[in-house]
Amino acid sequence: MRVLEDDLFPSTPGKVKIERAGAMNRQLHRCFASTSTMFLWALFLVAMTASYLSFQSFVDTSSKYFAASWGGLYWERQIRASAAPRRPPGSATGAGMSVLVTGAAGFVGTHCSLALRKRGDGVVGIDNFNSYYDPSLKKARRSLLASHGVFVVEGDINDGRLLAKLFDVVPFTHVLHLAAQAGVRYAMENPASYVHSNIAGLVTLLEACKDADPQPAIVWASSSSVYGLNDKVPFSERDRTDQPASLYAATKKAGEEITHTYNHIYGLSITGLRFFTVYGPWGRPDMAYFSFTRNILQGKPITVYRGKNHVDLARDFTYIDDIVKGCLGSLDTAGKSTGTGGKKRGPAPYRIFNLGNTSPVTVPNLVSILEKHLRVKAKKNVIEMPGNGDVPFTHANISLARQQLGYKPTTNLDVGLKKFVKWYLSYYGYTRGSKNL
Ligand SMILES: O=C(O)[C@H]1O[C@H](OP(=O)(O)OP(=O)(O)OC[C@H]2O[C@@H](n3ccc(=O)[nH]c3=O)[C@H](O)[C@@H]2O)[C@H](O)[C@@H](O)[C@@H]1O
Repeated sequence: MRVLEDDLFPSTPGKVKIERAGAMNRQLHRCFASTSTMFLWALFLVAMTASYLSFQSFVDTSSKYFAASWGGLYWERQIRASAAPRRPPGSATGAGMSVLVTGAAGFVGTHCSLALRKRGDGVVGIDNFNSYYDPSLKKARRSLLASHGVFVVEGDINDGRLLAKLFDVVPFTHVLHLAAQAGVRYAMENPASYVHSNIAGLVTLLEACKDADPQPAIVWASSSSVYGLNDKVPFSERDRTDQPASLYAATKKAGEEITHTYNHIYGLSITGLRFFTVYGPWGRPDMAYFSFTRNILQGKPITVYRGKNHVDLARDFTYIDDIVKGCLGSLDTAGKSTGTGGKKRGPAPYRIFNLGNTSPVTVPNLVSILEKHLRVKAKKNVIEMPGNGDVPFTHANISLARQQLGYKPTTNLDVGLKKFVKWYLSYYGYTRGSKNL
């Protein structure tokens, strides 16, 4: 410090005052100069940082926009063509609907889209092709749909801009909302994905529907799991549903309440369908009948859960074709939404139906049927059901659906699994009588 002071203030007496004063002036001047330089530099840095940040956010927003796999005139033309009903004019079944099917590359979504298309309705699908299970199966379903003239948009129901655009391009008469994070036990591994799809995604979709003009009627997939720990059988729509056993069930129950709100405030026509363990060709690999088939064919063991006191678990397994009839019956009988411009103009229908088979089968029985159709014995590990969100049994009362939708399931588990096994063997390239079977 001393050295520095001596350097700055030479010690010659007499000169000191003047020189010191001059030096001080120079010093002050230098100091000011360096402070203002620093200030300018700081200002410059702040300006640079701000412009960098705003550039980044511009890049983010625009990359979202430009990287989007949707939009453009060709895309809109595809959407319009896919949404156009193709029933002959004057047809007994009316003019035909334009249905937006969410989760169209999913199991139930694919079957419903095909059935709608085959009878002449217009269908546009949306699916995010997530990797909850093998996306190549979803892509194969999309190819199947494309070969029947059904276009599936790759996008997420959480994307409000995309949904608004779709409603801009097509005045959909109906929305069949099947996109969801499914699976009961996976909710313990990835709870956020259930909130993302089944709650946030649902609200985004309902917002788009309530803003649309005309508002569509909505039919959507709830779940038998909402009955949770209810032990009054068979499960009727009037039974309590306030004891969910899994987060999955809780999000589906929340969906029933959320849709009720949109029905009440905005006049959206709502039909919620409680599906009971749907199975069949093009099914979901995460479900027991599917993963059991895979393991049995690969010679791997399967885990069979058992309830308390060695009681077998049971499900009201429902074949996909029966579910499709229930979904189409719901679309056909859904009353109109009443709102316009986000305002309710009158009361709109709010309905909930069980879509089950009404004949529960135990899980060991399911395994025996699979063994018969696969002609291979399963290696079974029987363990007590872990506390993973499972319920011991499900059993649907379907009188309401029968009465109001004409719903009448016709396929028992034996026949349904036979069809599933036939599809499985052909899809995964097994040949009967060959070495691999
Ligand atoms: O109907 C429903 O509400 C639900 O049906 C199925 O859920 P779940 O009935 O649990 O169907 P699976 O996962 O195929 O299980 C069927 C039965 O097999 C049992 N299981 C499952 C997996 C396993 O490794 N071992 C086993 O014994 C389960 O405990 C259950 O009793 C679907 O996965 C849900 O998305 C749907 O909402």
